[in-house]
Amino acid sequence: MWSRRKRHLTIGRIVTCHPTEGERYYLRLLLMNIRGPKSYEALRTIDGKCYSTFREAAEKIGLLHSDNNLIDCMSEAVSYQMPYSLRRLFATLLVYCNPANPKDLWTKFEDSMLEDFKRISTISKTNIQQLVLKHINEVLLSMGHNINEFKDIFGNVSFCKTTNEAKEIYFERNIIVSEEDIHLESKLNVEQKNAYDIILERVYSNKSGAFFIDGPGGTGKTFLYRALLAAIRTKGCIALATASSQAAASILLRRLSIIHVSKFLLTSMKISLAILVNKVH
Ligand SMILES: Nc1ncnc2c1ncn2[C@@H]1O[C@H](COP(=O)(O)OP(=O)(O)OP(=O)(O)O)[C@@H](O)[C@H]1O
Repeated sequence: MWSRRKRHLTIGRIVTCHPTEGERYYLRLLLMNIRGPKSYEALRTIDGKCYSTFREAAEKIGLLHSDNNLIDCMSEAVSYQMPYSLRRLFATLLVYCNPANPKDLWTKFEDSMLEDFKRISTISKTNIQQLVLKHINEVLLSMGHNINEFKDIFGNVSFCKTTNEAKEIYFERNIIVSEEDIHLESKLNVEQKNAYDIILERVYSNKSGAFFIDGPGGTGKTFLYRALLAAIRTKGCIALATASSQAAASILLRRLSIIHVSKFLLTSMKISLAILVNKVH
């Protein structure tokens, strides 16, 4: 079971640093590249001259001349960070680290940066790239820049209407409803159909409303929810299903946590139906 640790050249791990951390980042860079330093001064001493900053020392030994340190930084981040954070990091590198060849950096890590959008099967390839660029642009804007300052990398970027929606809204609008769920309406019993008609009538008349559906276990409440979700979603509208317990959530197709939904309700524009299932199991 246990095997003796193999001896590698690595003697330890150094905590990661963000390039915006300034001297801390360059200190780490030097530690990664200079063997056996005995002091901070030793790290800052290059060819017998002690420089006042770690950045200067890193520059003198050529660590900043190529993009290798940025490639290392991104590669390391790829191994433990989510695409969302990678895009933030990439934008930060563009603004603060002046990569010599930013296009290369983009090409190398583009795939890792769009992985989260790729998982959403309903988003087309072109839209994936738009959504990624849109997010990078948002990060750049927060730093006082914008994506069109980096034409060498991205070309001329303009965003289409769908990309201007939040990722979650795009995702919700494009949920594929199963054939089975579409046909549930025809199977509703009289009471279910009655509730179904009243709720949908309210939704389609664009009025707000709150309905409370209750009944003993196994009487078809979830069946009704599924029929409602299918009806709304096939019209290209948003229907949110959420539950306060994981057990209840697991029975609803494409369900969200309450936190998710409250964020949604605050940020999205037109939500046709929100179903909150509260079951105690
Ligand atoms: N109109 C219907 N036609 C055919 N089957 C139905 C109908 N309504 C409900 N069912 C079936 O009855 C069973 C119980 O329904 P459902 O899970 O919707 O009940 P529930 O009220 O949500 O139960 P619980 O509160 O215990 O979760 C399911 O197998 C469901 O497919």
